[in-house]
Amino acid sequence: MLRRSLIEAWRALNIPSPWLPLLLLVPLLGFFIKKMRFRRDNQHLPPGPNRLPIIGNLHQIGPLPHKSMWQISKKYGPVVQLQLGCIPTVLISSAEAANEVLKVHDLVCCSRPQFAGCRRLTHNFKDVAFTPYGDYWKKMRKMIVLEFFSLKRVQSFRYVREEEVGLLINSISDSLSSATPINLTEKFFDLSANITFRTSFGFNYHGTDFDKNRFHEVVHEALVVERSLSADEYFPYIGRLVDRLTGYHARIERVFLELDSFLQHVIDDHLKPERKKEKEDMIDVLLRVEQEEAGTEPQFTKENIKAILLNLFLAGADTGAVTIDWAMAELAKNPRVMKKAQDEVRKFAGNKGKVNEDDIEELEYLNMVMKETLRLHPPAPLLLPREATSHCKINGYDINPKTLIHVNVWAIGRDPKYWKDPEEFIPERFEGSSVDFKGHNFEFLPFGAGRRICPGIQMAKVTIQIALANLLYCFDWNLPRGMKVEEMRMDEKAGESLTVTRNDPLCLVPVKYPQV
Ligand code: HEM
Repeated sequence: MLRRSLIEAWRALNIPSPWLPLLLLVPLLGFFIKKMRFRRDNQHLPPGPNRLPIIGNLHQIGPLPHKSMWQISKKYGPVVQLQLGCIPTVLISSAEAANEVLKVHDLVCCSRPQFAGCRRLTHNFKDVAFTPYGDYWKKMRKMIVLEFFSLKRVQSFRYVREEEVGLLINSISDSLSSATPINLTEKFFDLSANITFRTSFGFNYHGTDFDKNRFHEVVHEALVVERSLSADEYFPYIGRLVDRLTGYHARIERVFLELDSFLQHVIDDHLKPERKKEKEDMIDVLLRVEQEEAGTEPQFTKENIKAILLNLFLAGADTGAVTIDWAMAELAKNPRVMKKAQDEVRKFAGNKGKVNEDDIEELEYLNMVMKETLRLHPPAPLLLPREATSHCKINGYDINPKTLIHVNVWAIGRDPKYWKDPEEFIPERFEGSSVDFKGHNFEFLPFGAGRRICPGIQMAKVTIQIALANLLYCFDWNLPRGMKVEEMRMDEKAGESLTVTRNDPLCLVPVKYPQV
């Protein structure tokens, strides 16, 4: 009966036959939309500020997103829901809520959003850090943990770190006579880049065609591309036009081509039969994996090698340098802490002339200085973005699939609920405490936690410690003439990069310690 009247209605309306099924779908679609809305209305979503049409809460995120998000969280609580353009986003800013995201519901919350910039740089997510959760990620993560981050492998690169720190100390010593301030920020970036280059590619980056300043820029650009979202992601369709007008795609393409041609060049060099292989670097390892994996699915190709290399050297080159920079800045601003750390390392190393990696485990106060630096200045204040793959509840609130999740470890590290005098640089707070950054203490998460925790912790730790130990052992450090400790600024650089650096380059005057 119903069918007949529908056919009659169709005939009366003279609608071409292919449209009939579609017409029938309309009420069905309406029913589902209503059902979905009913579900949303019945959900207990996290609180959050009012949204503007189209842009949602985008206007409330300033140039230092972790700070804007902290302000919002102070008002609305530790789990906040925002709408960034069309992207539902949840902010997490308490240790308890972080525990739920990164431990209790880690499996549901450990994917990554698929943003266009990352997609391009990683050859369509053939990397580890930005690839969504799944079998491919599990396989690659297992491979890099085994091949690159085992204790044995980290120790095998010890000679690289010690040599490069030695070169840094020599280069500082060479400029002592002028008694002018040295730009340490630049030197720390060079140190970190050299270590990363030698462990990844087998050679020092000064020996490449890359102009030093250009290399610094490309790394920065790549980190910006990794963090930033295209307008198309916030506003589908219309955003594509905006991206064309702002040159967003051209920017991604420029960085991609520059890095890709560099990586292709170093891979080709490794494949030359005349190449002398002294120690296995990361490209050698990846080329070996390519051979071992030949014939298996999914194929492991040069694109995978490039994407993984990119992860390793972008993660390694910048984060280490940023941490050493913040640590030295805090020490210069806190002469009491500087003296105590110097006394420890000088007492321990005596007249040895340098500190080596066997010594650093004994330097307890230095370890506390590093922890305190990472508490106040985690290089990735919002970790890497995560995405929920299915529904879950965090602190009793509904989190829907495809929600972007930012864990604000910067805010958690400054919360007076967990830290006494949180804005003060007091390494002693870690004395006799078991709180560590290995992902078990949710009030202190500079390396994240759960399945996606940073696999480079040990490598980062020894690099930072060996550099700091020698800088403190070999020199006393003065502020530039006329500058008082209170005048030293610790502002963060507003920018789009994944890592947060100091706004001003760190310039200090070194004075040789007589015993060295
Ligand atoms: C101070 C130094 C470093 C800091 C603070 C740091 C921090 C982080 C953070 C916060 C994440 C995201 C964790 C999450 O989503 O929960 C991460 C991921 C990662 N880090 Fe590090 N990192 C550092 C050094 C390194 C180094 C030296 C390497 C390698 C050479 C490295 C390789 C990676 C990789 C491959 C990932 C992605 C892991 C995944 O998604 O499975 N990191 N790191």
